[in-house]
Amino acid sequence: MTKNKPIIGITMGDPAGIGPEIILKSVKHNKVKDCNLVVIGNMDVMSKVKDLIKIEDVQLNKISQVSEGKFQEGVLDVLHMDNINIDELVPGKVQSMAGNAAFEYVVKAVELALNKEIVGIATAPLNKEAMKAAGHHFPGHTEILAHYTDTKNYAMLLYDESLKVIHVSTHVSLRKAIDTLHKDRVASVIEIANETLKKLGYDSPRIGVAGINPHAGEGGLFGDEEEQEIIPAIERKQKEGVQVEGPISPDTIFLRAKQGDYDIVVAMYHDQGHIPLKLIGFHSGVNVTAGLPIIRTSVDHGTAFEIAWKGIANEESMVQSIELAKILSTK
Ligand SMILES: NC(=O)c1ccc[n+]([C@@H]2O[C@H](COP(=O)([O-])OP(=O)(O)OC[C@H]3O[C@@H](n4cnc5c(N)ncnc54)[C@H](O)[C@@H]3O)[C@@H](O)[C@H]2O)c1
Ligand SMILES: O=C(O)[C@@H](O)[C@H](O)COP(=O)(O)O
Repeated sequence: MTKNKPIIGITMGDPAGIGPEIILKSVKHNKVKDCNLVVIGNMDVMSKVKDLIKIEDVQLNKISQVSEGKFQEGVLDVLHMDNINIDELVPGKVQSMAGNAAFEYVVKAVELALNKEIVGIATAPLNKEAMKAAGHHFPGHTEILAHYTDTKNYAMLLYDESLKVIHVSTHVSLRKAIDTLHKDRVASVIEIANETLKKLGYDSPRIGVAGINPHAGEGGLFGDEEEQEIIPAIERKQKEGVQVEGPISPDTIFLRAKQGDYDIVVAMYHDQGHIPLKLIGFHSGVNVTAGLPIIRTSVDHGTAFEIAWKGIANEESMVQSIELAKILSTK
């Protein structure tokens, strides 16, 4: 690594989860060698996990600001935040101390990104229960990032080479996702999908929109959300020149996208989009918060408490997240 490469901030995630391990393992991958990495986390945790899982060819460098980073091959700079008592931290357990720390790493990363000290953020997973136990009532990173960047129009996009999915709703109950489905939001997510894929090099992205009901409502036989909310949004965006079609049966749209009919699918709720993506690309998938004024990518998996600090976590999604943050930072 050298000083003139883009600096990506990696938040350490929940200290009791697999975040520290997947970060340490990612550093050695060729795909991340074009970036300078700064971990926004806790030095005691990074050191302890490094020793436990026996990563010997990475040296940790404790810093208190990004400008102190060494950015050298074999050295991982850790912007230390003093929010963990290492003697009290238990791996694989929901703890408010850890939930609070994970939250603080994200808030700090937003500050650094807004100040342009880093070009983007790649996040390791946080645990929502632990964050709530610490008194931070955000459903996830997405909402924290939107809040601290004062962004109203954003959407969760799951990215894999073979399938891309963007969501109309995410961290809400299925009932609320249906009750709040609205044409303006559907149109806005189609727009965010279009803009984001253009940034990624698609001249005129082909967007497929899923229905919310079986068979996309089958002409009103199985619900009228398609007619009331989804079709008007699609027609509005078509008139504006966006290459978008639908609503398409949710049970086949993902297969069609994977086969090449669409560059991205607009899913109506969290699991509609997450299940196909995680089925085919759990380890290679990346979560992107599209629509923010800063770049944010993330692993698409969680804290995996049951395998924390054991040295068996797969780091591929972390590597892909760093790489995608770097690519987005050059667009
Ligand atoms: N980006 C994020 O911050 C993020 C993403 C998803 C879930 N979460 C949170 O993580 C917590 C746990 O969620 P969950 O249990 O539903 O999902 P999870 O992804 O943590 O675990 C699901 C399964 O996948 C395995 N797994 C996950 N990541 C792995 C990896 N890198 N290598 C090997 N195996 C891996 C786990 O051991 C488990 O069997 C929850 O609080 C959830 O909200 C956070
Ligand atoms: O399940 C997923 O992968 C996401 O919905 C997950 O909850 C992460 O969300 P954010 O923390 O990125 O908002």
